[in-house]
Amino acid sequence: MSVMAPAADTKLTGLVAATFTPFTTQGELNLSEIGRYIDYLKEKQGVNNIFVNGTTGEGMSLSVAERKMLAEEWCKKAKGKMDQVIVHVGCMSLKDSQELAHHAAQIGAEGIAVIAPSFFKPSSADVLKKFLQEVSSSAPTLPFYYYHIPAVTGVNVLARDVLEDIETLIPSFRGVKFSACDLMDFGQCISYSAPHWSVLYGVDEQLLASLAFGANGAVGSTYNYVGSHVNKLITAFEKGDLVQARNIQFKIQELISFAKKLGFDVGVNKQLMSEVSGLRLGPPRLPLMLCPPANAVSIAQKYHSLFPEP
Ligand SMILES: CC(=O)N[C@@H]([C@@H](O)[C@H](O)[C@H](O)CO)[C@@H](O)CC(=O)C(=O)O
Repeated sequence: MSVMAPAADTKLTGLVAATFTPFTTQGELNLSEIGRYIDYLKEKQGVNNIFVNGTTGEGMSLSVAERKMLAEEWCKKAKGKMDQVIVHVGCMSLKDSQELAHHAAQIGAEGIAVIAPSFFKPSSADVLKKFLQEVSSSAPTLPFYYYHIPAVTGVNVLARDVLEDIETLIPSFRGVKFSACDLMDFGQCISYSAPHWSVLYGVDEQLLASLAFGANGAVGSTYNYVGSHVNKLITAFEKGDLVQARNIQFKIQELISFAKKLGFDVGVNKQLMSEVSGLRLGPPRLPLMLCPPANAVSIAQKYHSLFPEP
């Protein structure tokens, strides 16, 4: 495979959909749905950036070979349609992460993101930074993002501590995807960040609070199906119309709190996306499960009542 020229290093802003991974009903990758998926995000949701193989994409449940096939297909189909494709390359094994980082550079991704390894956990922010540095060394020119999601990894270091002097270790460092509720840590990331970094928020149900702190954008699962509404939320916030911004945010909170009572997780979220978009995303991979059909119908009905078609 020929090595592509490094992607243009443009600051990542606005909405980024954390994509679901399409599977066939037999649980194999369904790459044929990716083109339609990109068109759906762009045309129906007004979302122009994607984050692939992350939590929502069940990245940690995929083999390295599958992650490469997916990253390649997302980049290929996004060309000329999406502004940026960020490939999550974090793994338990440093070697696997390095292989995926190198591969992302070869296929023309605009950036890579890395989660903290969570079986053997880094004992401090400095150890975690060393791990991130080793991954980035396999794709040294590719914009690099730290993916902070402590509730999932159990790695409870402050993101702000990870950012300390990070560019001296990782010259390609361009920001953090902050998927946590600690808004003090988030604010400190913003106040420490360099102008060319992107500090992106990842708890969709409280995006508005992060905008007040100065978030440069947001990465999340719900932007797959409420992206067009959240674009309006961001515009309202920018115009100072907090009443309108809250109105949209509260509807998203209502949807998620309703779904959580029925057992909302990545598998159920994927079911909701299939229902809303008409895309054939298939089942999640074990250990995730589909929820009972009646619950899926209730969640979809709730979605349609909160966000009726115009
Ligand atoms: C734990 C989790 O899955 N968090 C989601 C959120 O978008 C989340 O689904 C949403 O806020 C609803 O709770 C994202 O932060 C994850 C994400 O961006 C990813 O898929 O990498």
